[in-house]
Amino acid sequence: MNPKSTSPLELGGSLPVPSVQELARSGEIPERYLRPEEDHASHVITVDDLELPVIDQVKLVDPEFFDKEEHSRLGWACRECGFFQLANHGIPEELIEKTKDDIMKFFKLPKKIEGVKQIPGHIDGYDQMFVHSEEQKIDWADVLIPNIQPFQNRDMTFWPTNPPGIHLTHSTLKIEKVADHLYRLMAKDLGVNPQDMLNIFSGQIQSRESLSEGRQKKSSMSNPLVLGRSLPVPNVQELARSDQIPERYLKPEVDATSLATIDDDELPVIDLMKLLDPELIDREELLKLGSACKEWGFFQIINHGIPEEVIEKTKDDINKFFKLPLKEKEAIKQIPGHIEGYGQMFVHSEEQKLDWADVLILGILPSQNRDLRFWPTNPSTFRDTLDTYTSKVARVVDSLYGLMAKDLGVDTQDMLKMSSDQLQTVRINYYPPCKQANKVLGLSPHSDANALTVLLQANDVPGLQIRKNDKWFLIKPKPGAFIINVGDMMEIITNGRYKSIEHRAIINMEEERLSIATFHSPRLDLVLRPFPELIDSDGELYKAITVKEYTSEYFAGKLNGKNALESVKLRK
Ligand SMILES: O=C(O)CCC(=O)C(=O)O
Ligand SMILES: [Fe+2]
Repeated sequence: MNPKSTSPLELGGSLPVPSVQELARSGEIPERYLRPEEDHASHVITVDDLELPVIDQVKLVDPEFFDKEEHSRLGWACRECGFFQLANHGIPEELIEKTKDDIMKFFKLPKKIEGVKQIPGHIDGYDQMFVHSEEQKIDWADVLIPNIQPFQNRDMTFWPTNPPGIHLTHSTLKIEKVADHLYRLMAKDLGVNPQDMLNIFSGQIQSRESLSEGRQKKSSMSNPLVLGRSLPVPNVQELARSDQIPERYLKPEVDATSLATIDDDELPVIDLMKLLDPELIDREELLKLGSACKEWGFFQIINHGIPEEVIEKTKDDINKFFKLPLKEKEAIKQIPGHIEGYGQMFVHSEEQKLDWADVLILGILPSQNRDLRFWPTNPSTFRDTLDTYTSKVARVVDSLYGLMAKDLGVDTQDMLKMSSDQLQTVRINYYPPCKQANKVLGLSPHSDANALTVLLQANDVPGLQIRKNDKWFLIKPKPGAFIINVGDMMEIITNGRYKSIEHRAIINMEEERLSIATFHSPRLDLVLRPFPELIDSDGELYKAITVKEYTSEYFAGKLNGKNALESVKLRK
């Protein structure tokens, strides 16, 4: 066993046994499976549905329906039965059906053993568990045990490739989110601090060499990053060492100093605990979230449940990566025709003005989009840290989708379709200091193409500006808060109720600045069109377009305000 392993499955080992599915065809039942001592017929009372408690999750997580009694019932079920059923859990039916369907298909395959069969000493894979001697009685079943979380434990050799794109990644992410809710609720019931409870289950960050690249299945069908390309540009961190600033970076029209300031508290701050914690459930807070999306398109979230250690480790590893010598960073440089990796985006001509920044772009979800060639291995914890961070962020985003559906009065299931095969990518921005800070821009004015962005400043230097009432405002995030912004796709599906706001990044004269933006969008083939509930007498304000088409158009342009969004507006 690898001493640094985080995989519980490496703690087990099980002797190989015959395939029970094959045995069942023969009609012969080998002695090893017969259990005369177990009397199957008598002593069994059927617990019908009524007796096994059914807990209604909506009554526990929805501010409108919160029911104290249901909460006590959950505690009672854990104490008295140790088992319960969970209804209204918010996992889209479509996703459950797809998962079941994929699993059924896998077990119908004639040659499923090939490729995914357990190997001696491991329990990952297709076979059985808990078999330690040749005499032992064994169970009448075959099992498939793929390792799921943390990501580095996934040994893709044991993940079926038939049916293709088996839906385990997304369904297990949703299940994790349900588990998070339950931990929170159980903490309340037990009278312990919910954050302490979440910390226990938040997954330790440990290092282990990840999957070997060759084993990864890549899929262009679900990867937004293959839709873009960008010309190579000089490394800005290196340029910043000299006092000369090449003409291509100077933007005389930018006077980054002429800006209005925004008071720290003016940008809405949403307390997620007040929306996710049944005891603190607060209708006002939901209204605040709604008005933040409508009036600002930007807000901060606090009490989001992502442990501080996870955030600190993320910042730390990012800072360490950018401190490496150029040669080491360039090992994961973008390759021509791709935007994944270390480089820049949106550069399409040699004349184009450039942004004063280097970026690292990575695909995160679905996990087959992870191209590990571009994932740093230095610092050695980088991959694990990013995996932990992004999976927690994906869960927060999922909760936000649910809350937004409630605020908008649209069908929660429709909204959740947005996240059922969610694409997640990150862009880590490194903005070196610049002697002529007010003549350059770190990131040109743009709105984000995707549905929701979670932004974290990875050091304490401010630089994000948003455009409101034709003025630029500097944002100073609260410590421990995330900045969330509505992207173009969210504006489209809400028929313009929620606003995707222009923003940019400015440069500091003395200090570098780092940020990590995590982008979330629906799967590529989803058609973006306004929710029917939000179409009033003015009709649909945006034309229907697939995520893939929108992303391709966005990547093909220069970053230029809200140009891409303007092109799909039906009324200008
Ligand atoms: O660095 C920032 O604060 C902004 C980043 C951003 O807007 C982006 O990456 O899309
Ligand atoms: Fe952005």
